Amino acid sequence: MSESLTGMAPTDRVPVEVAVGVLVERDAQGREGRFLLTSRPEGKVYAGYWEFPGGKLEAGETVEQALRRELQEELGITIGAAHPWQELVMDYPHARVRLHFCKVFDWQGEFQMREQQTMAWQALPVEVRPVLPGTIPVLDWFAYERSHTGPTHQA
Ligand SMILES: Nc1nc2c([nH]c(=O)n2[C@@H]2O[C@H](COP(=O)(O)OP(=O)(O)OP(=O)(O)O)[C@@H](O)[C@H]2O)c(=O)[nH]1
Repeated sequence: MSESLTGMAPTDRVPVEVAVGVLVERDAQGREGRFLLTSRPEGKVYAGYWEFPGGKLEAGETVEQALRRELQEELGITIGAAHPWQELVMDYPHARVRLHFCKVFDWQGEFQMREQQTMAWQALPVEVRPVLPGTIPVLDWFAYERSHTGPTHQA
């Protein structure tokens, strides 16, 4: 919506807080490997785009609580500790969101696609496409951590 209709510049919008889980496999030496992406379900904005699983905080929830609930609801897994990693504010036409990315190394339970989404364990460069705009910076952070050069995903 344009500024004249809302009376607010895009950057004045109060961000919606979103907890995002970056599930990462680790080997016996603790080295990080593949990470989990899920596709956004039909009926949501950006349906079919690949992202890290998560969702909006409900009233009174911490990021970790919201993440635990969302991953239970969406994927049927129970996560262990959520390690705060990065934060990012994204301005979309539909919303301004503050994404709280947490790494998760431990979880229990079988993965169930409870929202008819699809999941894929990925490495760099990511093979699934398209990826959500808010996912691209995360791939850059992984590239930095892993000394990966070249593209991180397909345009
Ligand atoms: N889950 C998730 N959301 C992201 C990522 N990157 C990103 O920009 N977003 C944005 O953050 C917001 C999360 O909302 P959502 O629709 O997934 O959350 P939700 O499950 O609580 O939605 P609901 O309102 O349908 O219940 C969306 O605007 C989405 O576009 C990401 O990597 N993971």
